[in-house]
Amino acid sequence: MARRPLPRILSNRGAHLARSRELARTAADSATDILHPLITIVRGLRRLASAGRRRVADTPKDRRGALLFLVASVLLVVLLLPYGPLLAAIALMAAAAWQGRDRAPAAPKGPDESQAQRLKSLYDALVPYFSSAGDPDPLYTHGGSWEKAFPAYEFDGTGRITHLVVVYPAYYTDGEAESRARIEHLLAAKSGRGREYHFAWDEEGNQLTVQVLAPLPADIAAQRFVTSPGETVLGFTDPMQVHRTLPLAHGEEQRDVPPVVWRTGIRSTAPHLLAAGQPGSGTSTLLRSVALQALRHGDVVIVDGGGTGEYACLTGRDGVLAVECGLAGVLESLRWAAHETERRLIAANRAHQAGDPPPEDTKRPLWILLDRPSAFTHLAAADGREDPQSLLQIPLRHGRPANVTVVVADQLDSLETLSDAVRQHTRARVLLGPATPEQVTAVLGAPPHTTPLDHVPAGRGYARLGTGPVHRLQVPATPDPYDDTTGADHRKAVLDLLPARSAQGDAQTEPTRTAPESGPVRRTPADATFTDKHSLEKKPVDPATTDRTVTEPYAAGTADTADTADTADTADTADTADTDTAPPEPVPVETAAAESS
Ligand SMILES: Nc1ncnc2c1ncn2[C@@H]1O[C@H](COP(=O)(O)OP(=O)(O)OP(=O)(O)O)[C@@H](O)[C@H]1O
Repeated sequence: MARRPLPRILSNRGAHLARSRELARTAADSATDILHPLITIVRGLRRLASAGRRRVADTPKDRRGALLFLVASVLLVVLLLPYGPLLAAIALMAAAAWQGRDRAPAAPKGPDESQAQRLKSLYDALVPYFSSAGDPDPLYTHGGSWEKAFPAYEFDGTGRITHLVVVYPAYYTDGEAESRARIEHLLAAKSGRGREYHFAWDEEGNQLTVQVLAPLPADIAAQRFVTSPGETVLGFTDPMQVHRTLPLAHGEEQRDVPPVVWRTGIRSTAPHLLAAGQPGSGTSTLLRSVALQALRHGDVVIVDGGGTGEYACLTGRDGVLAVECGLAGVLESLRWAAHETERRLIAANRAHQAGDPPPEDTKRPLWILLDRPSAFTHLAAADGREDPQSLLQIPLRHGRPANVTVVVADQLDSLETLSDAVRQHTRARVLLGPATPEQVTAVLGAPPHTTPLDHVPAGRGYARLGTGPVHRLQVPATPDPYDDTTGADHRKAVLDLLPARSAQGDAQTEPTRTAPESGPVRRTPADATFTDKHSLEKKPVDPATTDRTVTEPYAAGTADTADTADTADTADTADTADTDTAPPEPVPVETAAAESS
């Protein structure tokens, strides 16, 4: 039966309510303006009445009769006088108006002396940038006044600027990144270092709005986020660009925080992620957070190039297919992942050609998480073996229609060792830790609209999904529960999220922290259960089959191309086309690496 659309009032309830609320507020404001004199008089009458009551109460009982007599006499005289009642009413109203006047001290107009001094010094600092010799009516001149240049400003309790609107001449080159960066740097320095500023350039109105940003909450622990399958919370951001909020538990409290949600899977426009950062900036923590979320609906293969056993807590858990920290195991697992991607593509393609829905065993998301794969690239080169990154080509290029997601984390100064495929196909980007604006631009493909800080808490940085805006990001605290320095609350939060130990995992020994050279420590895809569960053939794939499987669904110009899962199931065809061509953004990362080294 066809579904009937909801009545508009129900489907659009939020907007409707907001409009009604706005109308009511406007009506109330207008009514208050019109009735203001009446309100003042009524307030004054109330004050006079209560003063009278107080007077009566304060008068000793034996003298109240005399007081009453005096009042009654005055009233009588007033009544007898010509125009007495009229004059008395006018006098009463005047007294009430006087008593009812607003006695709150008026807010001081304009800034105080120190604030004015701050604005003046900001103005003076901007003069060299915003003035031109040929300007007949300059807004900025040496010794000029700041009032016209700064139409709006706010200060905090310590006298530092929290909000400022700067008007600048139309000839200023506000479309050029360097010109903007110059002004932003200057304003941030003059308004107080150690805070983050958001800059909004209104090129049409020749106005720049500077806003001080509150620090992002750095104390949110890992937890079960309220998301749909295919959504991963990378962290939390400002409410300015993200209008959705997630209800989060914070100790006993509940609070709503705007998240950065990354969508993966068949319809994703940024199906793979690259996270970069200085050592200790929190990229492994981000990967652990992603893994815990991925395990709710999918399977995970982890490659740990850090060699410190930071993922040992995941070993042997349901859905964790492998935690590899040795070159041999890494190669085997990634080879399997490549074959599994191909198998899924073939199975889905056959189903499409037969007019069937995709088989169930192609739908469960498979995640390949690699922490510092560059470590294995060096090892493989020294050992004369295949670079593990070359095995990522197929999952990266064809992973999206096969529900295979790749997440790579590496240090800023190792980014140049990442393969072209990794750089081209990881369109979701995260940069954690301190970084220059150039590094942010190189990794994310766009500059941040905020001033990067020199000192940031672990897990703080920026995120950009495809060609979207750059978000400030704070990753939820998801520490290694086996680390002795982890606090009890955070350890419990992570342990609570770990899936149960699988039967095979129980049979394994306790995890040990192993250097990359020491070989695989956990289950590998070659294990029997693993093979049965995922119908993986252990024998190497026939090259002829491999060729066919890779080219079949993607071969340009073949008759089958139009039938592929990709074109049939994917809304974003531009992104689909990208599987064989380099996407325009984010940009390569050599510059970032060069900067940091
Ligand atoms: N989001 C976060 N919230 C709180 N603490 C964090 C966060 N991210 C990281 N940390 C802490 O910072 C430290 C370093 O984190 P992590 O190991 O994830 O960094 P890394 O970038 O992987 O460093 P390395 O490359 O040296 O391993 C750890 O003690 C970790 O608990």
